[in-house]
Order: sequence, then C-alpha cells, then structure tokens
Amino acid sequence: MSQTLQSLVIPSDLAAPTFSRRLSSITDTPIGSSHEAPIAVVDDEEIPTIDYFSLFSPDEPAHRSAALDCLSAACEHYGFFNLVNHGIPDEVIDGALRGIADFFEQTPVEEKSKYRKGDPRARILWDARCHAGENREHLKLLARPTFHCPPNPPSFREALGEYVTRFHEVKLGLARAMSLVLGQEESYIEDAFDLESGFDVAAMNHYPPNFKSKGTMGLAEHTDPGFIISLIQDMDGGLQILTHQGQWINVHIPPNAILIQLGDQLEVLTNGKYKSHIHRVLVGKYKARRISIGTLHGPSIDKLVAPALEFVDDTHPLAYHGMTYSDALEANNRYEIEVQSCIEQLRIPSL
Ligand SMILES: O=C(O)CCC(=O)C(=O)O
Ligand SMILES: [Fe+2]
Repeated sequence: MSQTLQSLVIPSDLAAPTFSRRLSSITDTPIGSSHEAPIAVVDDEEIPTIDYFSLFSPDEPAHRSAALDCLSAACEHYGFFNLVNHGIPDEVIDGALRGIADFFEQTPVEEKSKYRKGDPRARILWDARCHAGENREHLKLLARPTFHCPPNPPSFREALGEYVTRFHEVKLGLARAMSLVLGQEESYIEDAFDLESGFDVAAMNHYPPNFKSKGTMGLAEHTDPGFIISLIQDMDGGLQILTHQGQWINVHIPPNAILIQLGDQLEVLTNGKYKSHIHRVLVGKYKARRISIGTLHGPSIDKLVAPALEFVDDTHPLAYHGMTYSDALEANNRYEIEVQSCIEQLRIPSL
C-alpha cells in the first residue's frame, strides 16, 4: 500500500489545525419550517483523515511518527476523524449495511415489537419514531463481549457478526496508537477500559426520505458514551457535528472510510484532554432513505472510569466524577442497551 504524508490527515497543518478551510459554505440554509433545526448556518468543512495502516509501519519510522502526530492532532483538536486503510474489506461493510437494511425492510412490525423497551436487562432494543424531534427506526444490540442479534433474516446475523469481529481488531489498534500519542504505554487505554471485555453496542438507524419524515430532525443532538464510536453508512449526508469551536459542520464520510468519534468515557479518562462532541442527524434535505451503523465501543460494563492521575495537575484540576460504565449508562433511568450519555452529570462544575 502506498501513502503520501499528505494523505494522513486533512488539513495537513498539524502545528495549528484551523477550521478555516471550507469546501463550500452555507449549503443548506436558510432553514425555514418550524420543525427544522434551530441553528441556521452549517458549513461543509474538511475533517481529518487518518491512515490506519501508517500508524503501524515499523519499517518506516518517520512515516509512522507523522501518522501518530496526525492522530494526536485529530483527537485533541477535533475529536473525530475519517479512518481509511483500516483493512476491513468493502464487502464486509456493505454486507453489514445490507443486512440491517433487510432487517428493517423485511421483518414484520409484530416481530420487531418483541424488542421494544421493557426489560432493563434486554440486549436487543428496537423502536421507530416519527415526530418533529426524531425521525428514525433503530435497532440496538449488544455486539460484544457476547453477540446478540435477531435471528432473521439469517444473512443479517452473519454479516453483522463478521463486521463486529473485524472492527474489534481495528479498535484495539486505535487504542494502542492513542495510548502512545497520550504519552503512555501501548496497552494503557486497553487496560484502563478493559477493552477485551468491552461493552460494545451496535446502534443501527434507518432514516426515512424527507417526504416521509415529520420535520427535519432525524436524531436530535447528543454525545455518545464509550471509548470511541465507529460509524458506517450506505449513503452520505445528514450527519452534522458541533465542533469544539462551536460551529456545526456537515460530515462527509468517503466511501471505504469509517468515521471515528471519541466517546464520553475517553473524555473522562483523559480529564478532558480528549473530548466527545455533540452531533445530530438531519433528514430534511434528503430524498432517499439512509442507513447507518454506529457502534459504541465501551469499557467493560463494571469498569470504574475516572480521570487518570496522569491528566490531573494544577493547570488541569479534576474535572469529572468517576463512575462505573454500568452506572453511567443507567443514569437518568436508562437501560444499558440504550447507551445514552450522562456526561453532564459526570462533569464537576469549575469554580
Ligand atoms: O446516523 C448517524 O449518522 C449518527 C447516528 C448516531 O449518532 C447514533 O446512533 O448515536
Ligand atoms: Fe451518536
């Protein structure tokens, strides 16, 4: 595989990543109807691209070091990036997306309804909502450490299982690379979160075309819990991220890339050095339905996650409460399988 340094991250000015390079601006404004998103100005902006393969090229130390620098800048200044050259074949990604599309399209509602919210210990959850605040059907399932999946269609279970297995290796690789750029041993994040037994939930979404939706919002703004969130989709468009600088941007994920977002528990562990970020999905502009699979890769369910001493000092005072992952997911009367954020409760108000 050949890469140029330029391909490692965009923008390439690592010393001072800026948010001024725009592909085009204000493409979907002004926004009109009362159901639509409250923030009117949304820009298209380049987001960092990280070449996974380059993070592990021992024969090319300079190349590897540049890739790690890019990862460091992406994590600290953005909190999300497109991952390319990750080694998961297109067929595996396409198979998982086709599988969940088949589930949404072919499974009768009576069958899906068995997975509606009810049992606090449920490992599969299905729901469909169509109102001004949310337009989507979704299926959430525990993917690891044990794999739970509706039995039909049979091809879905197999295809999703393959994607989950393949991405687990990528996740461990990213944890090692991120540990290094945080100035720690390679195994630091893996150990801190006990990632081998991590609680990974695949959250699969089906957004309707705009003529079937009630208003603009597919999924309202939120952050996600966990170490990282990996996202694949069957068509581009709709996902927006609020940058750390307070600007909404449209997220474009190139074909073959996987969007990586940093989760709440990484923010807690690093005492805010790395941050999760608010994002949302709009459906108002799109004439076709969209499918996405976001997997929330969490710590082990019983793991206590608190800021590590390495990230606390006089200039960076303790900024978060410690909490087990289970308690964090169950805050606000939620169930673990809902994988809802409680980052606001975890933050210690500054004096
Ligand atoms: O569908 C998307 O693009 C994002 C979905 C998402 O943010 C989520 O399921 O938490
Ligand atoms: Fe999300």
